Amino acid sequence: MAICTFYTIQSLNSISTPTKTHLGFHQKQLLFYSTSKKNSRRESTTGTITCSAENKTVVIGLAADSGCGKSTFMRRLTSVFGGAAEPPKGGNPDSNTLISDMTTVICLDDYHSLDRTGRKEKGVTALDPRANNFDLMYEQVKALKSGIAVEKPIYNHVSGLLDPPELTKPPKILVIEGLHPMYDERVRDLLDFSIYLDISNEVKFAWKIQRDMAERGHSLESIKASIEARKPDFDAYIDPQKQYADAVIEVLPTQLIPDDNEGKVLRVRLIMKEGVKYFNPVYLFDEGSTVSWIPCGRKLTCSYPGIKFSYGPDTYYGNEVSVLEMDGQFDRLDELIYIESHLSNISTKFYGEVTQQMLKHADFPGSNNGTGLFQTIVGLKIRDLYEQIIASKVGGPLEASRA
Ligand SMILES: Nc1ncnc2c1ncn2[C@@H]1O[C@H](COP(=O)(O)OP(=O)(O)OP(=O)(O)O)[C@@H](O)[C@H]1O
Ligand SMILES: O=C(CO)[C@H](O)[C@H](O)COP(=O)(O)O
Repeated sequence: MAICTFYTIQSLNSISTPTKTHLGFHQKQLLFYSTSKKNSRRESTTGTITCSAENKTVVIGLAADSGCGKSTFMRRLTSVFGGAAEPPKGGNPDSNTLISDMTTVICLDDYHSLDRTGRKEKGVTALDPRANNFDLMYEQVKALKSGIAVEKPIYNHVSGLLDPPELTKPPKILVIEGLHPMYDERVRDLLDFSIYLDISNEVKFAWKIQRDMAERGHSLESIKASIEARKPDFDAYIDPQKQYADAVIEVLPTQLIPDDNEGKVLRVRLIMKEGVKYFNPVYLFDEGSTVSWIPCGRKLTCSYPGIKFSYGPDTYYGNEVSVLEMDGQFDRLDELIYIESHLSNISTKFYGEVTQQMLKHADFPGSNNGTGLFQTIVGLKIRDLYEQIIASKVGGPLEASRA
């Protein structure tokens, strides 16, 4: 006998106490309904969910400040699973959700409880927990993880207003990306794997200038002012989440050019927690050893300032970790196969898959350095984690709730 837990979603802001039901293995469908209050009009949705081990939603958290490469990472991740990620068909054109065959990426900005005017009036930033509804975030992520569709709010980045909600169905893989996926302990506990993109201030500044000045017409002063205004809340509420992440991609200025302040050549560190279920850290040459490797020479073309890899064990916020580091940038992406062939535990399905993914998205930011390389590898590790979780459930007892 299998146990499924399901919820009656009564309104945007409340969910009923979970009801437990016992299902035989042959009986896989549950009736669910949700009602939500929209514009003072009560609406209801009915439907069925499939409550089976194979259809379990795996939940991934991706945390980073705004403009730190979350969208780029998501594009790499969804590409690993195949198929293009698109906004919900026929829905709000300003929806922040991206759906592909295997994945749904939801943006946690949708859980802002204060709109742009509200934040201004109260004098709080979007990074402040008081501007976000963590109760609803928890209830809805929990429901989706249990295989139940929800009416998720939408924060409209164009108007700065909270738009009517959109129906979000449970996918195979749910990615919650944004400022606070690991801030609330209840939400954190729902994550099967978590990633933090840790972009140093110097690099963040360089990327912001590139995007907001070149592409959005902002002035240098306004970019500086916006970074400074966010910094206290970033330090208080966003940055501390990295201690909980299973993998951190840290992006720093290069050490290969003395006193570099251009921020173009990057030193990127992939910090991988040891002992995480279904996740075996990547290693270079020899697992657990400390290795320094300059691969430039006959097999890899390197112009100034060259490329340096390092690998070894370390501790990070009191946890044992393995760290793989790449400083410098590739001249020729097709030669990446040489680097790939020296890395182990990269969870590829065939020889050269990392290189193939990188070549496929050569135009994405970071494809010539460790940001693109490590994002691609983490994408492959997530595919592997997903497949292991599903494999572990098949044939086992049916459990729809992991609360
Ligand atoms: N790996 C990278 N190397 C160089 N520049 C990058 C990299 N990743 C992102 N950028 C720069 O940062 C900008 C923002 O990237 P992206 O849209 O992926 O971030 P985001 O976190 O999703 O941003 P937002 O939350 O503001 O939508 C890009 O337009 C690009 O200029
Ligand atoms: O940090 C952010 C996104 O990650 C935004 O600043 C936040 O969502 C507020 O949005 P807006 O800039 O539209 O007022």
